[in-house]
Amino acid sequence: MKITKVTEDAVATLLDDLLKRSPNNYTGYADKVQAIIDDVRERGDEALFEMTKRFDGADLNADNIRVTQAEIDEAYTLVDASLIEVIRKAMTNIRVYHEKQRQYGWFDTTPDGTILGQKVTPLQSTGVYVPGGKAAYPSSVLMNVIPAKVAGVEKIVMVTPPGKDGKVNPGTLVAANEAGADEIYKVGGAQAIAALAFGTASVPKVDKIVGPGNIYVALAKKAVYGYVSIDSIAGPSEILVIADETANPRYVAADLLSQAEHDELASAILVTTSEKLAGKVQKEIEDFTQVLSRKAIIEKSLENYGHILIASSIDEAVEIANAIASEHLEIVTTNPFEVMTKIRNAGAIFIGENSSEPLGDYFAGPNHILPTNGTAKFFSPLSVDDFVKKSSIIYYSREALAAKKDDIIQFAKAESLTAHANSIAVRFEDK
Ligand SMILES: NC(=O)c1ccc[n+]([C@@H]2O[C@H](COP(=O)([O-])OP(=O)(O)OC[C@H]3O[C@@H](n4cnc5c(N)ncnc54)[C@H](O)[C@@H]3O)[C@@H](O)[C@H]2O)c1
Ligand SMILES: N[C@H](CO)Cc1c[nH]c[nH+]1
Repeated sequence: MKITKVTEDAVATLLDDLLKRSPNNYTGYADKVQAIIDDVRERGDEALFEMTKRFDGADLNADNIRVTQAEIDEAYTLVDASLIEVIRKAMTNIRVYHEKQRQYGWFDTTPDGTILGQKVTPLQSTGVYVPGGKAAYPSSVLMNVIPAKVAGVEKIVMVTPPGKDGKVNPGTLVAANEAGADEIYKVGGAQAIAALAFGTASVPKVDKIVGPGNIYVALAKKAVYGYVSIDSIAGPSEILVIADETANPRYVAADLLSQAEHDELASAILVTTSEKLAGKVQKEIEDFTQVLSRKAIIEKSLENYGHILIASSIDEAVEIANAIASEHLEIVTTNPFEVMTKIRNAGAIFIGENSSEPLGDYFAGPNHILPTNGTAKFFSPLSVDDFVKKSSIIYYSREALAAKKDDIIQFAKAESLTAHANSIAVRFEDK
């Protein structure tokens, strides 16, 4: 990994570099994704089957695209009982955390006879995307489905790519069954997003699509936004570590690599005030990479989007972190809680040397579906909020309306909207 001293130019180049990974900059891919979406919209299932053959190597048809109960039962025989226990423990933590996000309706009444309030209603149907190209993600099943369940979504439709054998990873199926997905379809990529957005003979249209995925998935979600709602752009993974001389270089290196292994487009950045630490982390990364199973992906991702920056102070490191707005941010300094208070932009913040990023990926409870590519400046982690909508409630008694009628009529006339004014006035005509 390159080591660079922080200068204005170095940071500008790095930001430019990182933005190359943004779905906004992938015009070549965007055209391809749009063609996939148009094809699914036009030819429905036929297009899904063809693309699943082309991109995933699996033969699908109307009889096998939906996962059956028999396949789920079979998955339970293939997954270690101890892993099922771990999945259940993680589910408990994720549920408890998301229960705290629940929002309830409220009503305010006043003595003059008005009631104002907000009604919270779960979405009727949601599509959840669970990635499955370069790795299997049972943990992303839990992170997608549990908040939807907590919110009370009626129908949760899960999509995930099949393997060449036309089957879904058994761990993914077990997690889906445990978490309570209602329907599961073996389709991935942009074609799966298009199917959920427009519906096909086999895959139902939903109201909202959530979940992470590779660049094809991220671009497809962006393209169908407006036909359906989406959560955020949760694309290729990212980590940024702020560390001072007290950090353990082996831990820092291991955590950076944990995200680099996701994807050639993943990014891993260390911003440190210590040149000594920078050199040690660089060496640890080289050593670890040689023995890690996803060496090829890691090398590509670090070559393109791996950086070690030397900052002159922790405040400068914080400034850089806020500008990058990383999906995951680790703070490994002498005063990590103080540093945390200065962070504006990050999907999830991990504090202190024991809070390694994979703790959040699997187990702690907060959602691991997080905004990427600088979108943490305006997007939030997936949460129960994503699965509800709100309606305003208004009630006025005759007396309350009488007291306000002249104000409302004046306002309506000022907008030259006489029908508006009339709808108030008509209620007070002399009989
Ligand atoms: N931000 C988050 O919260 C978060 C969480 C988990 C995973 N992730 C990211 O999700 C991604 C998972 O990626 P993945 O590839 O393993 O699985 P994926 O399911 O996202 O993508 C696989 C699908 O991509 C499509 N595809 C692949 N090559 C294609 C091509 N040349 N043309 C058209 N379509 C093509 C295929 O349809 C395939 O089924 C990674 O980038 C990982 O970092 C992000
Ligand atoms: N790190 C990913 C979010 O970018 C989530 C994940 C799932 N499994 C392992 N990690």
